[in-house]
Amino acid sequence: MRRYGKNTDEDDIRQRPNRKGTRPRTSIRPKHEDAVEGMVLTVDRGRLTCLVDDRIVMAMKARELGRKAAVVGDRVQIVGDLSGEKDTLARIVRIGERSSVLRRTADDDDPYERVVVANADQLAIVTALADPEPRPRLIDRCLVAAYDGGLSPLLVLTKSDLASPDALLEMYGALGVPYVVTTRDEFVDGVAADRVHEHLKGRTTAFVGHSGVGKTTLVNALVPADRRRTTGVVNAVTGRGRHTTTSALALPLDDKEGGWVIDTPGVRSFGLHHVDPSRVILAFPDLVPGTENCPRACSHDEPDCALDTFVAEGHADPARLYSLRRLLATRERREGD
Ligand SMILES: Nc1nc2c(ncn2[C@@H]2O[C@H](COP(=O)(O)OP(=O)(O)OP(=O)(O)O)[C@@H](O)[C@H]2O)c(=O)[nH]1
Ligand SMILES: [Zn+2]
Repeated sequence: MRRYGKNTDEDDIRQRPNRKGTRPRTSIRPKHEDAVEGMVLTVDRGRLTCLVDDRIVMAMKARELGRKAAVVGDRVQIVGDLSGEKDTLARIVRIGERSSVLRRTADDDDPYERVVVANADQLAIVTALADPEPRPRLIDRCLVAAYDGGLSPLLVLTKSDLASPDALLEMYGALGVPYVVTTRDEFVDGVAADRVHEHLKGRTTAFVGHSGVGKTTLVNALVPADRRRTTGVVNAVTGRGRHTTTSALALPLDDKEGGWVIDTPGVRSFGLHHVDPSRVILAFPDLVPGTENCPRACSHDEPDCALDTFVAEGHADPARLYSLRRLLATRERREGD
């Protein structure tokens, strides 16, 4: 059961979309005509590191924004001192509409689901093939979070020097999720990074993965230390050249083809309580026509669901329906998720 307290810090806590579409939007405020657009790169205790043109500007949220929090990846309007000089602090006066949202789950320290990354178009789910063992249920939950939040998933299977990817690839074959397999030696000559990079060009990709799967190794290979320094991101945040907050961190890929890597150190699982099956099924366009005869608000995982007949009549591959139901079944949280 979700609780909505009075003193939550944002209005991004998951709510069902308002049917009438009357959810309040940030209104245009003519008094900020001079505002400049920036992108939020990381957040640390109310201080937001933003990229404005090619400058790093520290900012905080203007009071007028109320409870709505700006998160990594947000396109924001900023006013005030935009010089990027030391000890300056600008103000974020508007948060742009988001094309996608990645939410992390509520946990013991914080009972609310929150948006942690905005506007990413891809979710890279990093899983080791061994050490630690792959956790298909966790992968499935990541896939649901991606489909629900409007991101396209990418499976990155690491440590293929320790175990074969065949079993996992067979399991995810019916889903048609793009994947990359990497192995230890390839990190030395850069081949692994190049192969992953092929999928990242010009896109904003949030990386998630359980501790120990090799996410840091991969992100470091994709974004070398010197490029981190050129942006000044890391130093601007901690002053120590190390990213120590639990916030996500946006790192630029090379200038030539562009794109961003968003590392998410704190995101281990996602709250899926309010996932709407009708949004998940959009990732299964071959099954969508079969839902026409479903009962109202069908969960697609119940006896009257019309998809069984649809598949039995040969209109779609049973493996696809099986995969859809497997994903939908992960919405209920279990021990270890
Ligand atoms: N055998 C093998 N080991 C790897 C590979 N990639 C990374 N590792 C090792 O796996 C361990 C964990 O790698 P990290 O990159 O720190 O993993 P992480 O997912 O960032 O883990 P945390 O830092 O705990 O969040 C390290 O000892 C790496 O050297 C690989 O392809 N093969
Ligand atoms: Zn149904």
